[in-house]
Amino acid sequence: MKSAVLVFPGINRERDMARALKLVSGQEAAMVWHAETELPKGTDLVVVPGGFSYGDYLRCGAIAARAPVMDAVRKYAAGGGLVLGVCNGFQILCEAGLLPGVLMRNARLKFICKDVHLRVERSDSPFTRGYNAGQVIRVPVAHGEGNYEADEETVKRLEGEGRVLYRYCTPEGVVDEESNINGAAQSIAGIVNERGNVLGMMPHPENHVEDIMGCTDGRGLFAGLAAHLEKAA
Ligand SMILES: NC(=O)CC[C@H](N)C(=O)O
Repeated sequence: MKSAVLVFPGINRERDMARALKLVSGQEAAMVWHAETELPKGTDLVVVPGGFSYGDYLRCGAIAARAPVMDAVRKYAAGGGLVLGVCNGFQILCEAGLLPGVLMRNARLKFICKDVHLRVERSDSPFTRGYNAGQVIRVPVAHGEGNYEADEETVKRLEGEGRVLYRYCTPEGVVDEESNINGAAQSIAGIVNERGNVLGMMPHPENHVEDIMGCTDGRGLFAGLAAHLEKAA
């Protein structure tokens, strides 16, 4: 699995991400600076990591979404290439128009940094095939603007087309108001685009991949991608 991890000024999760990718795939990820206009040849997966690109000015991800490298990512995604955006990466993908909707301030207007539970809604996507449908995983979140919103029609479409892949839930897998940590529409934690090759999610699977982290529930996402790409090759 040849991954490319994008790096913007203010991003701080790129090394965690590269480490997780190496751990699961055995291959070193390429780090790609935001000013680049092309992705490395043969890239199997583009990852937009988390952090605070441009100090979260204007709106999280709004400035990074206009970086030169994003034109290359748009082209790559249009060709069916896999793109994963985590946290600030999710925000950047929405701001870049690669995913619908927007991430607004958390409902209680506080930065949230803790472990949460997610229900994996389906297992037939490259981004979830490392899990079973309905499985509950524990992963951390760390964000101030994770409250996913879109117009009613868009949310209805996301649901109708099965494009919500991860949803906040209780440890038992129940989706309720309390487990919806940031007030997101339909407790949405992660969605894919229409074609299913671009995923954005607020939680950080890359931070739960080794025993030393206290949990390895995030590993399935990367293992699933690696398995998907292996089969496709
Ligand atoms: N960990 C992150 O990527 C944080 C994203 C963004 N800076 C926010 O606070 O919402």
